[in-house]
This record gives sequence, structure tokens and C-alpha cells, in this order.
Amino acid sequence: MENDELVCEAARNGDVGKLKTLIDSGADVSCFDKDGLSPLMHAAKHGHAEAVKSLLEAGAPWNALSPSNLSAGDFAMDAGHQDAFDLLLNAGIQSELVLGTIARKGSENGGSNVDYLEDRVSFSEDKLMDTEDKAVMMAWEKPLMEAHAKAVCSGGGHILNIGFGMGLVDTAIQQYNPTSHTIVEAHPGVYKRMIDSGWGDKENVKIIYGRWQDVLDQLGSYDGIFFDTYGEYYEDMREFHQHLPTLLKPGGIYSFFNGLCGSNPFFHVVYCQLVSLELESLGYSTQLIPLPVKDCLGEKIWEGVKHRYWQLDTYYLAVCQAVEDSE
Ligand SMILES: C[S@@+](CC[C@H](N)C(=O)[O-])C[C@H]1O[C@@H](n2cnc3c(N)ncnc32)[C@H](O)[C@@H]1O
Repeated sequence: MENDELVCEAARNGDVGKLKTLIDSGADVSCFDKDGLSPLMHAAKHGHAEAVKSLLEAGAPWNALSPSNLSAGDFAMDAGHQDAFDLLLNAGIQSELVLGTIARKGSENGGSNVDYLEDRVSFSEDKLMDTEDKAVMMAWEKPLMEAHAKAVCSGGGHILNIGFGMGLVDTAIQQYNPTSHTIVEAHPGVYKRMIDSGWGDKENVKIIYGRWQDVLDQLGSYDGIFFDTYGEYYEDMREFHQHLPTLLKPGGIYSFFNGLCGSNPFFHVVYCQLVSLELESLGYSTQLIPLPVKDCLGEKIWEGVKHRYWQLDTYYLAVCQAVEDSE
């Protein structure tokens, strides 16, 4: 039997002794068997937590994907193997925290979505698309946007929204009649549409045209903040979070579009935990409220859309507030 098959077999059987011998003799823990499964996936699928631990320690990648796009964590989660799941979750969080540190050091260039901001966008009734047929925003998210608006407007006062898109969250925010409603939008085509449709004439609305990164000095402090941009990375949102202590008033509520890794259930769990931990380090507690979205998402919705950015049945609405306010 090939060495790769032997490692997979030992992992499948939870034979930690054999696994260690193979690892010590130089076996490749990042291999895949003929079905495209890694040793870590085999160990996770069968709930062999000790084997999962040994493989992770030997450098097996926690985020490798099977041909059906499942990771070891997905296998553990689906089979209800809590110990293996916890080990993989911890490995995912630790590794993303480290990668984040590296990305932070290297992110001094022009901006993540310069190309998107320079290209045309097209509007239809049910979506806003970029030139690559990727959806910037889709109407199926309307109930989610309404829930976000309800959360960030719960204390009334001054509200900030970053990213207008189809104006769904802003329309919902207007229903709460906030004292002031500031909208930051960076795309010229989206901005033009906002102006053409009268958003600039609303009494309590202030539109700031530009990337949030470039207009921070025009912002004040707010009772509710929602963040939902497009074409940016997790790292950009992390950078936005660094400004929360100045932007969010004491007692205020912050929320963001939680589409983090929305096409893989386990990666989504990793990122929900990661963002909660990072917000906690800034002094904010995060509540993740489950909202079922399966019924909003028929096959037809994605016709003509290149990337299905959301494939999960439950959306976790993040509601964040300063730790002292939540106690
Ligand atoms: C997903 S859409 C927002 C959808 C919106 N929440 C709604 O309810 O319709 C993202 C929007 O953010 C804008 N955007 C992207 N990057 C931005 C940035 N750095 N600063 C401000 N707006 C940005 C995009 O042009 C787009 O209009």
C-alpha cells in the first residue's frame, strides 16, 4: 500500500501509534487518498480526536477541501464529533489569527476593490451586479437588512451606514426615523443612483461620497452603525473595527453583514468566532442571532450570478455593543 493510503487508513482507524510512526518516518500529512480525502478528514469523520490532534501537530492543513468542498471540520460537525470539531475550530482560529497578523503587516497598498470602484455596475429589480457578473447586492437579503436596521436603530439617535448598494438597509433605517442618517458610498454609479432617486433630498440624510477609509475625518459618533461593503477583504472589516471606539457612542449598537465564508459551513463558524474574539479584544461583545434563510434562496435566484456568495441555511445576525453596556 502507498504511504498516503497508509496514513489515511491509520487516521480512519484512529490508530495514533501507527500514525505517529508514519509521521516520524516522513509521511506526508497533507496528502489525499484516491477519493480526494485527507488523513485529517478521515480522522474527523470518525471522531478520532487524538488522531486529529496528532495530524494537526504534524502540520496537516485544517482548511483543505474534499472534492465536494467539505473540510475536516465539516466532517466532524456533520457527524456530531464535538472533540474533533473543537480541535479543528481552535486550529482554524489560531491559524487565521496568525495570518491576519501577517496580512496586517503587508497591507499598505492602494485598497482591495479599486478595480470594482472604477468599473460600471448594473441595476435590476432583484440585484446589483458588477462587470464580472458577480452580485454586489441581491434582493433576497431584504429581510436580513430589515433585521440589521432594527438592531442598529434600537436606541434611535444618529445612525451610520457604510455601503448603500440597493438601499435596502437604508430604506429600513428610514422607517425608524432616526435623528440623523449618514450613508457612506464609494461607487460613482451607486452614488449617482442614490442622488437620482432622491436620497440627497431627505431631511435627516447625509451622504458622504468616498471610500470609508478616505472619509473617516468627516464622520462623527453614532448610536447605531451598520457595515456592508463589497469587494473588500476580512482584513478591511478588521481595520474598520479598529475605529469603532471613536465611531460608536457609549450604549451604541454595531452590526455588519455577516457573509463571512458564506459558502462553507465550518469556515463560517471559524470566522464567526474569529470576528467575535477580535471585537472582544476591542471591548465589544457580540451576540449572533440565528435567522433561517433557506426559504429565501431558491435555485432561480442565482441565475446569471457567477459566484454564490451564500450557501448556508442559517444567517447569524451579529449585534455588538460595548462589554460594559451588555452587562
Ligand atoms: C453589498 S452592498 C451594500 C448593500 C446594502 N447594505 C443594502 O442594503 O442594499 C456594498 C456597497 O458598498 C459599497 N462600497 C464598497 N467598498 C466601499 C468602501 N470602501 N467604502 C464605502 N462604500 C463601499 C459598494 O459600492 C456597494 O454599494
